[in-house]
Amino acid sequence: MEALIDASQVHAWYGSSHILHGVDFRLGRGETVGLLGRNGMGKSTLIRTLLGHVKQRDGRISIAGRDLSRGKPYEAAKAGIAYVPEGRGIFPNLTVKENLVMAARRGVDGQADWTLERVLATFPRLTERMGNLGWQLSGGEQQMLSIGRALMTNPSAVILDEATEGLAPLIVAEIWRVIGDIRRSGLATLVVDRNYRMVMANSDRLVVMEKGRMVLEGQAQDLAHRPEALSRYLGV
Ligand SMILES: Nc1ncnc2c1ncn2[C@@H]1O[C@H](COP(=O)(O)OP(=O)(O)OP(=O)(O)O)[C@@H](O)[C@H]1O
Repeated sequence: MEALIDASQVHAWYGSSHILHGVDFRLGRGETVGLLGRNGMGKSTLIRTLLGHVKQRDGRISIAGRDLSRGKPYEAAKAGIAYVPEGRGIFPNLTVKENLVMAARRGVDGQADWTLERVLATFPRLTERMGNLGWQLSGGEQQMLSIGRALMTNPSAVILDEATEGLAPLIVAEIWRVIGDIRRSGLATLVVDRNYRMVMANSDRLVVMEKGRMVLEGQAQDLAHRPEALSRYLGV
């Protein structure tokens, strides 16, 4: 089956620092992939490179069948990839409703499954905060709004980079519940999170990075039975 994201031999640099060293990465349609690795191993850089945010790069990147090796972030978005970056990305001076409505569009194939109603049903907390401005929300609510905005674009895939970082346990549980809902809805998902157990429980496949290279890859179920492999790279 054609992959949504198909990348091979990806290199990336920040100035003279060579960060990614020939990474191969694939995200299938409807597949959930967990991207693991200790701090600073290149997970965010890989995501940002695949989506065209890191300009100093090399290798082949194809998204939904289009060659975006030299693509720009808006082209990745247009190809159906919604990105929820670390540290969110909402409009602080717009209300919750405005933030959601302005993100709304049809998907690449004209799909409009994620309506305002459905997003609000997914995040009951946002319904209660509809008239509040972005900056008035708690960190957890801002994260939910950020994910809600991604869903409003009716994407083919959602990329979540540390979506639960720094949030209270109850909110973290709520976000994992939503990640599960997104997965069951058939959207492809790429998840980066420090909690490898939750990543493992909510992914089809795991890939592990170390120092800018892919060092381990396998079905989540299989790797769950090989804790020594994960502990070697994650230090857990
Ligand atoms: N804008 C930048 N300029 C220069 N170096 C950077 C920049 N962003 C990241 N780096 C470096 O690139 C390497 C990979 O960082 P990256 O953020 O991709 O790692 P990560 O696996 O996502 O880890 P974390 O969970 O800490 O974000 C690190 O050595 C980091 O210091």
